Amino acid sequence: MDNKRTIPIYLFSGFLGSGKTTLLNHVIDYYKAADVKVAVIMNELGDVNLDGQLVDSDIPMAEMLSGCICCTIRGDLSMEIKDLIEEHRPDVIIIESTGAANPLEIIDGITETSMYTRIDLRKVITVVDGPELLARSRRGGRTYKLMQDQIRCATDLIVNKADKIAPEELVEAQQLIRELNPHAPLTVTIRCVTDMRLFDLSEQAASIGSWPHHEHDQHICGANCTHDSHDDASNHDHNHASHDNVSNRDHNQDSHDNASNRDHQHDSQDHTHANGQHNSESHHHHHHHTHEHVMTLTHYFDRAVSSHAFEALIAALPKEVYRAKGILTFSDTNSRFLFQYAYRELEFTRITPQGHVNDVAVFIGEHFAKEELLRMLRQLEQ
Ligand SMILES: Nc1nc2c(ncn2[C@@H]2O[C@H](COP(=O)(O)OP(=O)(O)OP(=O)(O)O)[C@@H](O)[C@H]2O)c(=O)[nH]1
Repeated sequence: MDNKRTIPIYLFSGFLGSGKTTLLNHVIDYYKAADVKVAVIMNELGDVNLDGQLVDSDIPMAEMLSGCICCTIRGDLSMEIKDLIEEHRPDVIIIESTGAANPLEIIDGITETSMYTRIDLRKVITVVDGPELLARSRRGGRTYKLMQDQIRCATDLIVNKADKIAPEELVEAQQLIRELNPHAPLTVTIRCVTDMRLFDLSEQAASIGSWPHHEHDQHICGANCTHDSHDDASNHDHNHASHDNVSNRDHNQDSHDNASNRDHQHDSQDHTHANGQHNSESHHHHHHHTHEHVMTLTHYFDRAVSSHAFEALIAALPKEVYRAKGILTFSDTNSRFLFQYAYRELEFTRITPQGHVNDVAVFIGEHFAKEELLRMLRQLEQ
C-alpha cells in the first residue's frame, strides 16, 4: 500500500434523524461520478445497521454497531479506519456518527488514530434538524445540550428540513446556530441538497482542520449507552445519564491505551520529561475550557529528526498550542518515542511499534499560526 498517501476524513455529526444518511448518499453519488473511491464508517446504537441498507452496496463500509462511537466503542474506531484503508485503499473516508454522539470525543479519537495511520480530518459537518432544534431550544434539557455541542464542533453547518419550518422560524433557527457557532459556513437545505464543493478533495480545498468553537464542560453521551432504538429522541435523554469529567477522563485514557496497545509495546519506565503533573490530568483540564477556534495540525515526518531540535521546537511553541502528541524517530538515539505534550509539559515514552507506523506529530490549540509551525516542523527534517 502507498504509505505516503494521506487519506482525508469527513465526519458527519448531527442529531438523530437530522439527515446525515441523506447527505451521505448525495456525497457518494458525487464521488462516484468523479471516480473517487469513497469508504464509509457507520455507527448505529442498535444491533442492526439500518442506515447502511440505504447506502449503495458497492461502497466499502465498516459498521460499528451496538454502541456509540464517542464512548463505548471509541477504541475500535482506529482499528476500523486502519482496516478500511488496508483493505480498500479509499481516496476518502466518511464517518457517519450516531446522532447521539458527542463529536468532540470522535474528533479526539480520529486525531489519536492519525498517530498510527496516515489520515487527515478534513471537516466536521453537522446536519441540524431545523424544526427539531427550535422545538428543543424552547424546552432545554440534555438533548438540546448535545445538539448545541454538535453545532459548536462543526467546521461546516447544514440546516436541514427547511421545508418543515416557517420562514420566520428558519431565521430564528439560523440566529440560534450563529450564536453557538459564529464561524462555520452555514447552508440551509431541503433533503440536504447542498453545494458539493464542500467535498472537493483537490489540494486547494485541503485545509488544516479548524473548529470554530466548542465548549465541552459536560460529556453527554455516557459510557454505557446501549440504546435499543436510535430514533427515539426522548429515550436518549433518559439513557444518557450525565457523568462527571473524571470518569470521562478515565474513559479517554482507557480508549487511548486500547488503541495504542494494538500497535505498540510501551516501556512505561522510560519517561524522560515528566514534570510532575500527569498528562491525563492536563487532558482533564482541557475538557473544562471553553475554546474559541480549536485547530489541529497533523504533520507526517519523512525522516528521523534531532531530539534536541525537536525539544527546542516544543519549547518555542506558542501558548495557543495546548496539546500535542505523536511518534518520532530521533537521529541521535536508536529508539522510537511516543511524545505527549500538554500545558507546557513534554513527556516521552520509548515504544517498539509492531508493523508499519508513521512518524507523526499532531498539534491542537486555538488560533495558532499553523503555517509558521509547519515551517518549523519542515525545518527539523532538513
Ligand atoms: N421533510 C423532510 N424530511 C427529510 C429531509 N431530509 C431528510 N428527511 C427525512 O428524515 C428522515 C431521517 O433522515 P436520515 O438521512 O436517515 O437522518 P439521519 O441523520 O441519518 O438519521 P439517524 O441515522 O437516525 O441519526 C428520513 O425519513 C428522511 O427521508 C428534509 O429536508 N425534509
